[in-house]
Amino acid sequence: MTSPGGSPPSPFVEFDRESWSRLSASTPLPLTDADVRRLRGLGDPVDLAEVDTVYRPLSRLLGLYVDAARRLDASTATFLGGPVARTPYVIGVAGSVAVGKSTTSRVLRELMRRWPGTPNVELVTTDGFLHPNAELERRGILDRKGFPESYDQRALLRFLAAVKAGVAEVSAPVYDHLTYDIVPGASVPVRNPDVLIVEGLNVLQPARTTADGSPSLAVSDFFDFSLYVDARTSDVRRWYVERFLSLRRTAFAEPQSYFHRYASLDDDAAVAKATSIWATINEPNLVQNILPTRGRATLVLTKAGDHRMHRMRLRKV
Ligand SMILES: Nc1ncnc2c1ncn2[C@@H]1O[C@H](COP(=O)(O)OP(=O)(O)O)[C@@H](O)[C@H]1O
Ligand SMILES: CC(C)(COP(=O)(O)O)[C@@H](O)C(=O)NCCC(=O)O
Repeated sequence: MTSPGGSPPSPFVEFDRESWSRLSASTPLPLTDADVRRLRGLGDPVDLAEVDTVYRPLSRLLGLYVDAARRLDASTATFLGGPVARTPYVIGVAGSVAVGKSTTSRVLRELMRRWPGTPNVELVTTDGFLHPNAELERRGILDRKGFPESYDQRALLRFLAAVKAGVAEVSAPVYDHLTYDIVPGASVPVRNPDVLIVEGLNVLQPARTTADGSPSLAVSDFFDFSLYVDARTSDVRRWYVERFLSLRRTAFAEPQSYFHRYASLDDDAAVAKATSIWATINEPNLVQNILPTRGRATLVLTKAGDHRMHRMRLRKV
């Protein structure tokens, strides 16, 4: 079927920055400039104006979705004649390495925490579910960190199934960007929050097939809402390289940093190294695995070259 203009009908309704911003003009903004500075990721210039224009309507929209889900739970419980099952509302946040998923997730968490009733909002990143470096090496895929096969998908699915079952405390393993590896024995507890944000490159991957060829579950089967943070590949490459240059002076300078050997590189050599890691790992992963999942998100937020969101596409159903 095509629309009168000739292009296929889109399942998304699209907004530019101004029309999106007008959606929640009357909702007060509960964050201060200092709060936003604290939530900012390295290289992400998000400020109070951006939170006001983009995140305030988003928080309001998510509030409507969460309320509607709670009402549906209550009606279903009445229908089934049992108690209302209260399980976390799960929001997935997907997008490339260095696109700013962490900042988006942290800002959202802070806004949602300030909703009426001060809900408990937790955030988990999927890097904790990467196989440890030793296992990636054993499989010969250390240079494919972040690709779907580098994750312990079964563990991630088990974790989400337990969260969605309403288990009182579920724990997630922990990844350390400094040592570039899983922290042995470490875990973070997730105690049946009202909302759980699950952030990661591959959270919108379709289900994998099991050894006998049957499809398993997909991570997104446990999502109530999903967000894809989008930007031009050339912009994300630039952000990745700029972040690498800044990390050289901070994280890489730490002796225990996996990238410590890059701390002493001059600008040209550091740009060459970052560009090479981007071109051999992160861009192929973006093009082959992450970008193709964009159309599965409930909401796609598109950034311009200065990190400001300028286009929002929301699923009609
Ligand atoms: N090599 C590194 N050393 C220290 N911190 C890092 C390194 N690489 C990424 N980070 C930090 O890890 C977080 C997640 O980064 P990433 O997975 O690229 O997602 P995004 O940029 O979309 O939030 C960011 O806060 C980033 O600054
Ligand atoms: C740890 C990551 C795979 C991100 O994982 P996520 O939390 O998105 O599951 C990524 O930041 C990473 O380290 N990629 C490997 C290539 C690189 O060093 O940039």
